[in-house]
Amino acid sequence: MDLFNTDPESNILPFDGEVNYYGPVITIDKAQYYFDQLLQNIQWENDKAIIFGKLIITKRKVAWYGNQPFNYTYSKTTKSALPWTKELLELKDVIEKKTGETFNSCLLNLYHSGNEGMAWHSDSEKDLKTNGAIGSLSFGAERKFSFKHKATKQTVSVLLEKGSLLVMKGTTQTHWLHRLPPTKKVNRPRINLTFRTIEP
Ligand SMILES: O=C(O)CCC(=O)C(=O)O
Ligand SMILES: [Fe+2]
Repeated sequence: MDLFNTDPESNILPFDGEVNYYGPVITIDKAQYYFDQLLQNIQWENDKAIIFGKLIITKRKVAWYGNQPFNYTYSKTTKSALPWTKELLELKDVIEKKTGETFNSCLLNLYHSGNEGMAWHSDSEKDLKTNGAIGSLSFGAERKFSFKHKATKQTVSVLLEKGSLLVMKGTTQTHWLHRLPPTKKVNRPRINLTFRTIEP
């Protein structure tokens, strides 16, 4: 397990997809500034999901922003995108320049501590651009992020540092699941932004 591979040219997946870890792309001071701004200015809401027919309200908070009031449906619940904030537009610009990709929406997650995580899933909702890049920016507590191949069950993990950028693209979502495992080692909050392309 290579937790510190920060060569954006190198693919951390062995096959069937492409994931590039850029390491920190925002300075420590700016990362702290954005963490504070996002914590205050984002319209955070508890996530609702219908799992095995039961409505679950997660401890993790989420928000959904975009170029237009796109509807985004996941786990059978729908949210309408809010207009970009100043900070989100600045961050979108940073990662568009770094990656050469464009994004029109962003799903944000607030994990209050290591007790909160996200279960194995792939981001393949029907309105997401097929094989479109997803740019993931992390602030606050550092957390491990893992991939698992759907057929071979092989896993790959990476440590998401504060201010870091991870990009998933190509056939990654078709062949790999990913998750943010809960951990007892972290008791501070983390904010994650995943910039995406919606094709309504
Ligand atoms: O928190 C993370 O790093 C990942 C979040 C994620 O996978 C998602 O929002 O789809
Ligand atoms: Fe995801």
